[in-house]
Amino acid sequence: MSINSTNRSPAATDEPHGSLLISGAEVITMDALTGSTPVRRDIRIQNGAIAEIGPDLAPLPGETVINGHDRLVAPGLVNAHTHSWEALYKGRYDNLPLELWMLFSYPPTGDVQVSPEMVHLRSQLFAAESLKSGVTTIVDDVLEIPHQDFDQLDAVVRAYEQIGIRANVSGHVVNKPFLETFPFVDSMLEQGLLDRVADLPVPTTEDYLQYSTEAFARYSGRGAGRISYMLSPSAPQRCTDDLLVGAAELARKNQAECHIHVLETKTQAVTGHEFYGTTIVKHLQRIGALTPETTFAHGIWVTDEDIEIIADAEVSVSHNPNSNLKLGSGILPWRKYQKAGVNLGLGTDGCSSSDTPRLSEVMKSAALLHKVSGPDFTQWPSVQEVLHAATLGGARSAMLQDRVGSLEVGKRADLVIYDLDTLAFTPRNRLQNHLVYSENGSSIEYVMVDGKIVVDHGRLTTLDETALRGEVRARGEEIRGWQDDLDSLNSAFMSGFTQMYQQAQARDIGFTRFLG
Ligand SMILES: Nc1nc2[nH]cnc2c(=O)[nH]1
Repeated sequence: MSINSTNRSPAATDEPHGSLLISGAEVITMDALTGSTPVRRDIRIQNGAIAEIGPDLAPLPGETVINGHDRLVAPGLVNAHTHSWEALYKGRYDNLPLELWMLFSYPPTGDVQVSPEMVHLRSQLFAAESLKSGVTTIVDDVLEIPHQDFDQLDAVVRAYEQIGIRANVSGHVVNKPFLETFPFVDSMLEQGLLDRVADLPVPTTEDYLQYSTEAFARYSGRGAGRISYMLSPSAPQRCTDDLLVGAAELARKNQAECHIHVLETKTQAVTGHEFYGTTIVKHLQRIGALTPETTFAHGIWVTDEDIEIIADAEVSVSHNPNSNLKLGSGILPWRKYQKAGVNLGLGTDGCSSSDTPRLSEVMKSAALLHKVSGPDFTQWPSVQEVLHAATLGGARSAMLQDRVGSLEVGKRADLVIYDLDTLAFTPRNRLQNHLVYSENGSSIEYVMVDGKIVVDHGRLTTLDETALRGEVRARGEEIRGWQDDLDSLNSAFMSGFTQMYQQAQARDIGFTRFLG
């Protein structure tokens, strides 16, 4: 497709300064009226926002026009849960359940020394593949930070500002000693297996809240408003209650997301009963840590009562089916959440547990996976539900619902233009179904964030992808070197953690989630 300009030559990064019209395209708006059903529309973009949508908008003098014939326009995808930290771990691990996989991806020995330069590179790599696959917003629960300086988060934010992606970035925190975050560690303690990590310092609640207060001032609004800071207590069992409550309060005060891993595995469900004598969700409710700003990442091993609590508290849940499958975590109860009215987003999780930031793969998995949870096909996920989760649902959970997630006047122009003259869209049946089940990124022609074209015919406009790939490759040995060192350090924990995992699996907690 060509971009035509009435008066001037088009530039790949047209808008946000001028006025741009996408004319005569099929549009999935995800608004309350037409939802995921395509409608023929023109879209006018001015100052990075959607200024008008209508069936028949006349071009303005000097306006750049994108001819939307044979094109589908849809909201940019929102990756509601990921960790750019893992971008360099793509293709590295397989066949490890979460508790064992985490020993390698998040080494408890605390020996990770990644330079800000490497963090910058890794963030570029992650954002580049996200944008090229139609993901315009990422909720990036970045990394474990020492809560002392901002060097690493600065490097992440610089990368995102430059490449032009929208992002929530977090300071991820664990503030309980490693040994106290798991059940069944007695035999490991006796064997002295955990001596190495017993004395590792953890930040205090005050450290984290102070760090986060500064981070709000430092990052929110950066990248012309595309960057937001969010709170991220790692998981209830890994944090003290006062930190969980303090983080929820600070998120509320700043109208920011509070992002927590909750009940991803059976081990964690068992941990809840061991630590709190009740479910983790009920515990969070009891201490007052559940608010509409809260997003649970995963939320698989929940009881029916937990789901009611989540719905009443207006907590969102980010569903990460590909990561959950790869780590053997279980299957989220999709229909139960939907029936309770819980807002669902979709996430890839990190590249160590799902190997790609492409949310389109997750959409397809979500649409397919829950069909095996029961024979009643009227309860299976609809394409509308899946597309909602991948756009507006994710935007709501990221506290960005006023800005992105649907194509409506006043929202930021974060959108993807798909070429319909491709194999994935041939023959043209229901375009929204093609988008979920057939399209794999190969039909993407343009990706816009804030009205700026960041991907133009498969090419990033804001970064030299060839140079980026070259640099990552050139540093491959260095990267694999420190990863190998960490792997050998952390493999010492394998037998103890395998025992702990097996003990948790053997517990009867009254339900299973391996089939949703
Ligand atoms: N999947 C997953 N990834 C993580 N990254 C940091 N913590 C976690 C976790 O609990 N689960």
